[in-house]
Amino acid sequence: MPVETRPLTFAVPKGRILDEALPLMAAAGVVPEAEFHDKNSRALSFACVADDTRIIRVRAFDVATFVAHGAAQVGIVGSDVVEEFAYADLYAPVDLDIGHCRLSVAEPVGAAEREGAVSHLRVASKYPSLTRRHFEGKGIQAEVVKLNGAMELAPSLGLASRIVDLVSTGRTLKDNGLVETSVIMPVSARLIVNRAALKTDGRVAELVERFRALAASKAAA
Ligand SMILES: Nc1ncnc2c1ncn2[C@@H]1O[C@H](COP(=O)(O)OP(=O)(O)OP(=O)(O)O)[C@@H](O)[C@H]1O
Ligand SMILES: O=P(O)(O)OC[C@H]1O[C@H](OP(=O)(O)OP(=O)(O)O)[C@H](O)[C@@H]1O
Repeated sequence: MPVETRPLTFAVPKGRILDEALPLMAAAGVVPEAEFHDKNSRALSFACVADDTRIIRVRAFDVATFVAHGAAQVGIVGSDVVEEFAYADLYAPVDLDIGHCRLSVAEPVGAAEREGAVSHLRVASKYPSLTRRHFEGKGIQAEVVKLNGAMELAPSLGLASRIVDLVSTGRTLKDNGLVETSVIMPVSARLIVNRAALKTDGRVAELVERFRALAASKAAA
């Protein structure tokens, strides 16, 4: 079957990026059917109003995995996820200027002063690769304890002495007695595409152009 007779699959994360992504997707012509907004529905794949596109709603890290493997051709995900995986088959051509936050290192107040110079640290994070790379650059070997959430608990419970996590307002760190000590990278949401699909399916290139134009007009406003 020629690629353009198959539905185009667009992957979106199910959590906080979604509210900001949906208006942009609508402006680009990607509008899910009403079932998408039905809180009682357990469906994970949704038809779109106008065309042969379907939307799948998955966890943020899985958006990158679906697109990198070509199971979805297009997606929206944070640059934190794009950088953590560094999939060769995944291309992130458009910064959507939504989902802004930063990936940072944090520690209990006064930890670095108490410890002095160290060559090894135990760090709790959802981002093992970015964490190791960051500390390697400082000549420190990071032993990463992989957690999927609530990283902020790790230092007080002795699981790790540092955390690497997303920070937006800084409230979560503050409320858990932690201070941000360095920013690893600023984060925003990206349109991502599968490289092979971009070459073989004209609908993917068309969507990239639409999102690119939307981002440019937002930047010019
Ligand atoms: N304050 C913030 N905290 C966490 N993520 C944020 C924040 N602000 C923006 N983001 C972005 O939102 C993404 C998480 O997206 P979202 O919450 O939609 O995913 P999810 O599928 O619910 O995640 P999870 O797999 O953790 O359940 C992050 O990867 C990041 O790019
Ligand atoms: O700086 P703040 O504005 O406080 O935001 C940062 C918090 O938000 C994220 O967690 P989220 O709420 O997405 O829950 P999670 O633990 O499931 O990732 C992140 O992991 C931090 O815990």
